[in-house]
Amino acid sequence: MNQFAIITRNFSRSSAVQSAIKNVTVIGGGLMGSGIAQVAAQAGQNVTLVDDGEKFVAEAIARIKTNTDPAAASQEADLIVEAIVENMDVKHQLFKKLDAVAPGHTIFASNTSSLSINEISSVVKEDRQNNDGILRHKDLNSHLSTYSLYLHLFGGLHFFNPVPVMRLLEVVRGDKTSDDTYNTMMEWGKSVGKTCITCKDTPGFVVNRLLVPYIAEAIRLFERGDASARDIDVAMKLGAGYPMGPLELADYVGLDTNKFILDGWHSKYPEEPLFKPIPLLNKLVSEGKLGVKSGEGFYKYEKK
Ligand SMILES: CCCCCCC[C@H](O)CC(=O)SCCNC(=O)CCNC(=O)[C@H](O)C(C)(C)COP(=O)([O-])OP(=O)([O-])OC[C@H]1O[C@@H](n2cnc3c(N)ncnc32)[C@H](O)[C@@H]1OP(=O)([O-])[O-]
Ligand SMILES: NC(=O)c1ccc[n+]([C@@H]2O[C@H](COP(=O)([O-])OP(=O)(O)OC[C@H]3O[C@@H](n4cnc5c(N)ncnc54)[C@H](O)[C@@H]3O)[C@@H](O)[C@H]2O)c1
Repeated sequence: MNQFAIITRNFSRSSAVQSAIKNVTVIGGGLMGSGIAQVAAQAGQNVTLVDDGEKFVAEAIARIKTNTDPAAASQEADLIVEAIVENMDVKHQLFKKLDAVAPGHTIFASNTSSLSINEISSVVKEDRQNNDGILRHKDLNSHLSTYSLYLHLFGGLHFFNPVPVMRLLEVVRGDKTSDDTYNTMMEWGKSVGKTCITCKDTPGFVVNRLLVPYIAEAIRLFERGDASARDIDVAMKLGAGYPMGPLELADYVGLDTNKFILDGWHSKYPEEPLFKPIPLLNKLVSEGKLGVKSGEGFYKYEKK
């Protein structure tokens, strides 16, 4: 894999909260990963951004120094945040690889929108001591020679788009996430300026469990012809105080992403009516109408 790493230091701090995490590696330099790297760098942490392609956004490149040593990217990390493609097999391949090189104290987190943290983490090693016996805090910054990932050091850190603007961070506890890992993730989230909430590893955690069915219902309402797209969006902005209407938000997030999440949950929970496929959504995606990024979804957009 032609991995590419970016290393940055000496950013001004955006939050008064300090974290035990000093070195953060973000894997996946796309929409979310570049934003996560930005907020961590602004909090004064050393950030390494790793991607297997050339897709770093120009904004991130301008702010972050580059280096091409992916091994160093994980070997010095106190925290690794994975923000690569939303595909279980690809995430498993990545974590298996990291399992061989990451220091024993490194916390692993996934920014997944819709996949299970327990399932993603199933490829990493069980905690050998089956408790919190590893002196993780003592070991921080001490360049350990023990290399292994442990399940108790694994959790979810779910950011929201656009990362620099959205104030929430969902901290997801997997079945095996230790108290120590959870507390460090909460503290780190605060240090990068986010308000953290705690979630169990259930589909969509809190926000997406509510947001995905809400958007799906808005699409069904439009599909039935009950109201125009514009009126549905105006209704929710002015009647419920949302910054974007549901169809605007669906276009913003990407209709392919909307469909991907619904399809995944529908296949796992076929009896749940809220997750049932939506013919109009499937049609738009099959026509390449993916929302803002393709120039058309429920609305048309001028291509930049
Ligand atoms: C089926 C459902 C599927 C769900 C998919 C799940 C996805 C995922 O898991 C969860 C999510 O993220 S769910 C999605 C969750 N997300 C939502 O729900 C988003 C809902 N939408 C919003 O909150 C607002 O419309 C925006 C903040 C996007 C834009 O704000 P606005 O007032 O309409 O327009 P404005 O006046 O232009 O900008 C205001 C300020 O923001 C700044 N800025 C803007 N974009 C930026 C960027 N990319 N970067 C940096 N900064 C950016 C801008 O510079 C300005 O700063 P200033 O310092 O004040 O000048
Ligand atoms: N887009 C959103 O609104 C949003 C919000 C919250 C969470 N998420 C989640 O964040 C993750 C990333 O989403 P995104 O929107 O940033 O995607 P994206 O496509 O913009 O970025 C993913 C990046 O990962 C890189 N990549 C893929 N496989 C890799 C690998 N094995 N090693 C290194 N880099 C690799 C790609 O080259 C790409 O640059 C997904 O799990 C997604 O569900 C997305």
